[in-house]
This record gives sequence, structure tokens and C-alpha cells, in this order.
Amino acid sequence: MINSLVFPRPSEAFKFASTRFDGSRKSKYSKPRMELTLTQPDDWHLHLRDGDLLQAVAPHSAKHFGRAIIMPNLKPPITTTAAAVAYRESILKALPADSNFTPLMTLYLTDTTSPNEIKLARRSGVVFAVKLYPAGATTNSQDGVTDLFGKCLPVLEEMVEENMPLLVHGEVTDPDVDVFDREKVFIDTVLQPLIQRLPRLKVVMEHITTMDAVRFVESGEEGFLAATVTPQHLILNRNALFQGGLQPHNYCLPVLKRETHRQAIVSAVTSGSKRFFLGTDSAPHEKQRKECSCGCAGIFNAPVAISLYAKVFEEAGALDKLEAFTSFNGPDFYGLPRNTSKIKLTKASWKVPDSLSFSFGNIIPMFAGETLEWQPCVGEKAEMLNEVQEVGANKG
Ligand SMILES: NC(=O)N[C@@H](CC(=O)O)C(=O)O
Ligand SMILES: [Zn+2]
Ligand SMILES: [Zn+2]
Repeated sequence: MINSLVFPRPSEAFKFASTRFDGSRKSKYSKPRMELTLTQPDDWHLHLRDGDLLQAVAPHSAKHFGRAIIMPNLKPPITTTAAAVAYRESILKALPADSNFTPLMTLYLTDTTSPNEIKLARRSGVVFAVKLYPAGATTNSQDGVTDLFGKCLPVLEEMVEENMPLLVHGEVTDPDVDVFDREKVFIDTVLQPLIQRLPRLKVVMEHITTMDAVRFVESGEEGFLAATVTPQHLILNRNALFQGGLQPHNYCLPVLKRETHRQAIVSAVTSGSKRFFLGTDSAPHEKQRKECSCGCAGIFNAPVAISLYAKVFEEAGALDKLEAFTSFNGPDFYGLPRNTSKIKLTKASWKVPDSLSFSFGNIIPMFAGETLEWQPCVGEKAEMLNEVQEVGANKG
């Protein structure tokens, strides 16, 4: 009997494919099991790295996502179309044989990127965006841009011509600017003037962290200005960096902000606005490089991201808006077709592995060792990541 289900704001766009209820048991654990079927999501901001790390992490993204925008901040960075084509080949080789995952490549903008490189990128058919890292803003950004207006205007104008989006790590690097204010100052001093100067440039503000960014994106022109949002910036505030001691695995850039900012981002993504879409910023670093005297910025969230996004939308009473955020807004902005395949999430508890071990070392996933709801299913089977524990109808 399915009599106790309360679906948050059901709508046509969002369907529970089926609901099951183990009516044979009556215990305090007996709960209707909800299943959620979504058009396969894409990840519009992903770090796959290269070498051993690429082999280790690529399958985790390929399991849940159809496509991903691949960040170019390797060492050395992917600054040319030729390098992007080669990097794409190594990503494809790192995927499981049966995977349909499609990497969408990006170029790393430098002071010396030529307008012709943008033409080549567009013609290649495999490069979908150009990434702006202000020099020194984040991991492997030392070759980034030192003076956007002084050095890059011809390239940006060519990007307008070629309808090539600019993806932005939106933080100033001035050491005099407080680290928590760097996004807001970037909006005021770089993004706002950029958009005024080139209103036909498509811009994605990556991994937004503040209510200032939310307002800025909402005030822009739909189809020209959008933002990606990570699970960590939807779920954690800056207290998570210091809870019970320093928490290096919650450290990423832009750094987590205070609770009011988190709430503003949750409201924005769950509002149904088309300007916000899924971008995990899954950014793996080997455990020793996180747990050391000068730990790297970046959170590896690929295995948990889709569960966490579902949690955020469920808690906001907006599960009916989840699919547009995960699967429609991104391709619509990029002018790409939406995926046709589906993925399923089951409302069942599963334990995130404490650590993923590889020959080169370990990677600690976001929420390591914790229990999450919304278990991703691959094909018809629940995905067994690690000691998946069901705490629903089968117990007691
Ligand atoms: N987000 C991060 O904290 N780190 C990213 C770089 C980035 O996206 O800024 C990385 O490459 O490790
Ligand atoms: Zn970044
Ligand atoms: Zn990133």
C-alpha cells in the first residue's frame, strides 16, 4: 500500500518512475522506497587530470554523467587545440570499454593565446569552451591570464565571432583582497566591465560561491551569462573547514563561504532558473597532497555528486526542478542536444568509501565514510560502491 508518500511538488517535468513499498514488514524502518529517474546528467565543470590519476578517476564520472566539460589546468596546461585533441584521446582510453561518456574539451587561456587558435578550436569539433584562470588564482593557474583587457581582447572578440563560451574562475588574485571577498571583487572589477564591453560573449561563471554571484548571474542576459554550481557550495558552509579541527578535504577554491551565501545559492538553483547548471568541480588530489603542511585546493566529489544534488533539491522541496539543473540547462546553454538516456536514483542509504586506493596512493572522496541517501543505480542494479547498506525496508 502506498499511502504515506508525500512527493514534494510533483510536476510533469519530474516523475517518479516507480515507487515500491515492502508492505510485508511493519517496523519503524519500513519506508516507501522512492526512485527517481532523470535524463542522464552532464558535468559542466570537471577535472580529470592525466596519467595515473586520470585512469583512477575517469570511470567515476563516466558512471553517472553523459558528457563533461574537461578543465585544461594540467601541467603543462592545454593551451592548443592539438593538445586538447591528444588529451581527449587519453581520456577516451581511460574509460571502461562499454562507456559512452563524451569529454568536451576546453582550452586554457593565456596572455599569448592567438585568435587563430580559437578558429582552430571551433573547427576541431571537440573543443567547446575556453577557460580563464586569473594567474595565481587556483591549482595550476600560474600560466593563466595576467591582464585580461590588456592582453586578451582580440581573442575574446574572436570567441564572440565563433560563439565560443568563456568559462571563468572568478576570483581576483590581489593579495590585499580578503580571500572571502575575491569573487565579489572579481565580478565588480572584471566580469561586469567584460560583459559591458562584449555583451555577445557567452560567459559561464564557474563554481559560484556567493549571493553576489547569484545576483550578478540573475541580472545578466539569459543565454549569455550562466553559472555552474558544485555540490560542496550547496551543502557546506565555511564552518566545514574547521569542524573539530582543520578539514583539508573540504578545502577547495573558491573557498567555502558563510551560511547566508550557501542559502542564496540553494535558492537560485532550486528556483528553476535556466541560468544555473550542474558542474561538480570534482578535483582529485592524492591524499598526501591534501593532508600536508600546504594542502592543495580541490574536492574529489565525482562518486557522490549526483546523490548530493538530489539531497539539496529534496531538502528544498524542489525535486521537480532537479532534472533541469542536472540535465537540461547545461546543454541548452551550450547549444548541444540533451541526453536521451536515463539514470536512476533510489532513496536508499549507502556508505561513501573511506578512501579509494590505487597503485600510486589514495584519494579521499567528499563525505568519505558517511552515509548518503539517493543511491545512484547503473542500469537496473543499485550501484555497489562499498558496503552499501540498506537501512530501509529490509531491516528489522
Ligand atoms: N577547485 C579547486 O579547488 N581546485 C581545482 C581548480 C579550480 O577549479 O579552481 C583543481 O584543479 O584542483
Ligand atoms: Zn576554479
Ligand atoms: Zn575546477
